[in-house]
Amino acid sequence: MASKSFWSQQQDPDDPLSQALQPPLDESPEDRAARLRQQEDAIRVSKEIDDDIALARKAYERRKKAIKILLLGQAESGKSTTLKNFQLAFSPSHFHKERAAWKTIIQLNLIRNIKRLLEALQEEWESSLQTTTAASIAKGKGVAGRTPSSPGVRFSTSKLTDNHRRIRMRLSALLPIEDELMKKLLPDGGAANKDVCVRAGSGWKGIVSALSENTSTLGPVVPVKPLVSALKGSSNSRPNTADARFKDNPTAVLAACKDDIVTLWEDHIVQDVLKKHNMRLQDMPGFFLNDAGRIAAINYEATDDDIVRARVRTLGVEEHHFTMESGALPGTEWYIYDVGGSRSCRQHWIPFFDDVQAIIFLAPLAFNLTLEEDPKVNRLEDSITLWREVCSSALLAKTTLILFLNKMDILQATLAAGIRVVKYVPSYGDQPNDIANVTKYFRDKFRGYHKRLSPKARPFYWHETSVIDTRSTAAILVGGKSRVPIPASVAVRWE
Ligand SMILES: Nc1nc2c(ncn2[C@@H]2O[C@H](COP(=O)(O)OP(=O)(O)OP(=O)(O)O)[C@@H](O)[C@H]2O)c(=O)[nH]1
Ligand SMILES: [Mg+2]
Repeated sequence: MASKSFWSQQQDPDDPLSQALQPPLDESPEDRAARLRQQEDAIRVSKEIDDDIALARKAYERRKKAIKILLLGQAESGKSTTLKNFQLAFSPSHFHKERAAWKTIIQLNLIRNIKRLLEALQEEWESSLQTTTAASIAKGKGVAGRTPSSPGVRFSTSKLTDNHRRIRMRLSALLPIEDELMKKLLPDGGAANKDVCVRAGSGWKGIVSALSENTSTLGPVVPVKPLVSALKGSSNSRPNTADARFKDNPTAVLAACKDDIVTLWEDHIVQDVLKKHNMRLQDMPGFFLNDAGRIAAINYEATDDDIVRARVRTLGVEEHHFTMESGALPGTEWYIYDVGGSRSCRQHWIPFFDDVQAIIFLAPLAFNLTLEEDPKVNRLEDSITLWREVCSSALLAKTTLILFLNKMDILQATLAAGIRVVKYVPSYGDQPNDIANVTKYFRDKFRGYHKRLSPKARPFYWHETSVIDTRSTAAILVGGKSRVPIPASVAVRWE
């Protein structure tokens, strides 16, 4: 049966509301025109509201049918890296659309690496300062290659030379650029953090893409040569690259500094200083110094591998929505929730617990490391505590839990360096300190908690992996048989 519209219902002459809405008998033509206009506006607004409700209902239905996965784990466990692997494997066009944004992040990562390097040099100069005495002059001690002239003069005993000092001075031109970019990414402060940070929902990819596009359109006209000479010429004062032409343009300034960056990083005296200060920059998240010659080039484009390795600390919870282009279930809609893993972020996880089919829990077997936010807490112990909470949560009783024992490459390197598990985990005892035994030991611990603490029996899915390796991760994501209610089996092994 056709239903009457709201406005036609008002035409019933016996209805008191209709009577109240009737125009006055002496209505002037102007009043009538105004009344009709008001009616039209009201109909338009009502239609807009109906359309919005229909859209929201459609989005709700779509989301209900979509595959929803939550990535959990402590900070630096590899959640965002796993997300990038999902996008690369199943939604490459979405992944590639974000290339420009990632370029700026990788440049920022490189600048952070350089900042750490410069800090190490500064520490070396400061820790090797001595004051001359008449005796030291007699022995000819002083700055490398020079002899102090009179008692009471402070000098460095370090092997670092004046040339290192000059390079450091020139490279300090990169620091204001980093400050500017970080202010744009995180206006309420983030420069103090070790990593590049972004706040979920802040639209940071849009912000950095726009920056990257602006700077690449500037590409051909950016006066890199004058900038290089400006940098080379300034030996004692900080170069003026905070100049408006350059402050938003990491590409130009990095290109101008490229030779200095490569020279400094490859210098054996600098490497000795890093060793002496126990600084392994190569273990830092977002380490790109080995690729500085390529990344600091004026025509640099981020590769897939660079993007996967780039480090951005997640603050809050980011929802990523995409349609699977290839893989087991093409055309399906996916929602992946990527959370910040540091302790202060964990209270934001709970609202997402009742809406996801599967959780991928990332746990690097970092038995010898401590949390950045609380250096008293062992990372692996923290992961196990978190895993126990997730397993025992009543809200997650029906959720499939998939454990990724991640960063196996780092575990391999740690064991190869002779670091013994028993020193950090006494219960490991005198079992062999090799990858197979160590992995089995910890995997059994995770499995035991899963079995004992799950509110209802459920299968245990796990992978030993290095999600930084896109090929092997794609094999995990795409290759398996589906035995769980999520596509393409992100969980191929079970018990
Ligand atoms: N060597 C190695 N590095 C990895 C692996 N997985 C991730 N990483 C690196 O570890 C760092 C942290 O990874 P993310 O994916 O950003 O960690 P996250 O869990 O999202 O961290 P938060 O956002 O702080 O919670 C990045 O620099 C990654 O490149 C791995 O399997 N091996
Ligand atoms: Mg993250």
